[in-house]
Amino acid sequence: MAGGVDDDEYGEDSATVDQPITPWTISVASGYSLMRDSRHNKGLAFTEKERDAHYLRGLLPPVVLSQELQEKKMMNIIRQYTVPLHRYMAMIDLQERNERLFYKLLVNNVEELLPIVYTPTFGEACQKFGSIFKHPQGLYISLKENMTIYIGGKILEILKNWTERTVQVIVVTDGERILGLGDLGCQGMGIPVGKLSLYTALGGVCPSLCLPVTIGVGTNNEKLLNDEFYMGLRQKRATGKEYADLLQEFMCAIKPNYGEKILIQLEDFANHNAFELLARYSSTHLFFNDDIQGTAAVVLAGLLSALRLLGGTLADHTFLFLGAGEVRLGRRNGNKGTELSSDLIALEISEQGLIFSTRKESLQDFKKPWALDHESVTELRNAVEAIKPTILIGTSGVGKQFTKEVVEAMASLNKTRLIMVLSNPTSQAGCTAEEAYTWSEGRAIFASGIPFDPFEYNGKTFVPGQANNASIFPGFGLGLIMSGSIRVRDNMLLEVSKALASQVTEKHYEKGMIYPPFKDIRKISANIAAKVAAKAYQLGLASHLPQPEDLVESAEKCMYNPVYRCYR
Ligand SMILES: NC(=O)C1=CN([C@@H]2O[C@H](COP(=O)(O)OP(=O)(O)OC[C@H]3O[C@@H](n4cnc5c(N)ncnc54)[C@H](OP(=O)(O)O)[C@@H]3O)[C@@H](O)[C@H]2O)C=CC1
Ligand SMILES: CC(=O)C(=O)O
Ligand SMILES: [Mg+2]
Repeated sequence: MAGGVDDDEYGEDSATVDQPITPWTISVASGYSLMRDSRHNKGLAFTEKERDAHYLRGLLPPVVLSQELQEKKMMNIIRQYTVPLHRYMAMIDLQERNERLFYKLLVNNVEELLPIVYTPTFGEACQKFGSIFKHPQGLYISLKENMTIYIGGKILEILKNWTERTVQVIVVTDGERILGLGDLGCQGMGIPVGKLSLYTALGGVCPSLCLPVTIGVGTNNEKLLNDEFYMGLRQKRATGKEYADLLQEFMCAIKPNYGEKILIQLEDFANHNAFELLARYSSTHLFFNDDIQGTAAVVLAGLLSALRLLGGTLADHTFLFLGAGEVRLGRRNGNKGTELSSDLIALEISEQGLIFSTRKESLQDFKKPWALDHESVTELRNAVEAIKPTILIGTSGVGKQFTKEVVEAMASLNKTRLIMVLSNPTSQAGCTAEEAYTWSEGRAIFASGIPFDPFEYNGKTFVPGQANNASIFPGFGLGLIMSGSIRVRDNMLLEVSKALASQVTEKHYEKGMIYPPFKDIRKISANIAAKVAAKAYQLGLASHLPQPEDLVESAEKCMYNPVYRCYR
């Protein structure tokens, strides 16, 4: 629903031309301060009446523009920048100046702007965060001085400094594994900010309900430690008890501030912490690790959908993963007993991983079940030749590992093969779309974490699908929020995979796509949200009662609509 609907659950969008509202809630904003308030600013779209009523006369040139014309003008400006990072900075400026116009642009031009505000460009923004930082866009909670300052609810106090009292979703990172770019310390803030802008644009969650957080525990990135402009703690990463205590304090402060149903999404933690935190907090909080659970759901959706082109069932296929981290190992949320206890993908198939048992002794515990008795191979190409996978998935976070030889080996049996390169950003992708289609002589079905343009090979245009958790988490979160769910369960993720796969049509398959395009994402998110909510009601985890009759309609209705409100 690119245009959104006329009203929403939070009352944010309930105004119409006939029923204006006041542009403030707590303090009165008027005149210059109204124009500096990004949540309420309309720029040249303030009407004559609003200019009179809110002391704006003289602060704006005479013309009154419609929001549509403002959108057209901004898109023209953004398109003039040829460097993606400059486009990113223009978008962030807009977000800080006029939030509704920012989201209008993003909702209506999602395929064009997603690569800017999201992957790959937001990765580059994190790398250069020190020089592009202008305003804090979220909360920094850092291990300053020593832990004692946190005792007695210091983090609780920090949370109260945030501009909004009501928050429904927090995306938090500790900056240790930012995309495939490694440890970026507190510069990882670009990730929660970007992810939350997708919560709003793609999933319709009101921006005022979203809180980006970066936990600062230091960095092991020597370059940053030696950079005089680095903004984070200038120390090596805290580990062990010191790290765990800070996280515990943070988790304990959240519910007293925002209530039981606050959704906490972990993003880009290194896997040695990510799995442990998921196991620890998924039974006490509404807790979701996007890299582990969201990505597993998006991969499974792609696999289910790809069967239409590959044939057979999942169990008929042989999978080879390069990389055995968060993405590869899928979901594990510690809900033992009532829940499924193995990798999400393995719920559908009987799978053995390719972590050789010769390495078993040195493996982290959670990887051991996936060790396979196989003679050790050191080259991916040799592994492809030995295992003969029908599906090859790259999740190592290291770029260009799917070489010509690897792709040719995949395609050598003259059959359709699926190649997924999940690692982000572009520099870390296993191969490009062009390489996959050319080297496989058009036999590869290709999907990637970052967007690639369509590619013509032998007279046929192939459109790569984007295998990115962004197709999942905004709708997933919306479903949890709209149902008032108090916990995340694995079978919610299974529902989501099926819901996403079901959105792929014959027209998409004809172009080689195994994911639906992002231009339809709000509709897709509403469907995903409805499935998640239905599961939450079925499992007795939903607290917003009674259950709406039509959950898709309900999801669409509570989506944030970025059209301007009229002020009385
Ligand atoms: N498309 C999407 O939606 C998503 C994409 N990603 C991307 O996936 C990538 C990996 O993320 P994640 O799984 O969280 O990272 P992890 O660090 O958890 O896992 C990386 C894995 O790759 C292995 N590895 C590292 N270097 C090599 C190498 N040279 N050859 C083979 N294997 C190697 C590591 O080995 P070892 O086991 O020895 O440590 C580890 O198992 C990142 O680029 C990230 O951006 C992440 C989430 C979502
Ligand atoms: C997409 C994403 O979450 C990642 O690359 O980490
Ligand atoms: Mg991530």
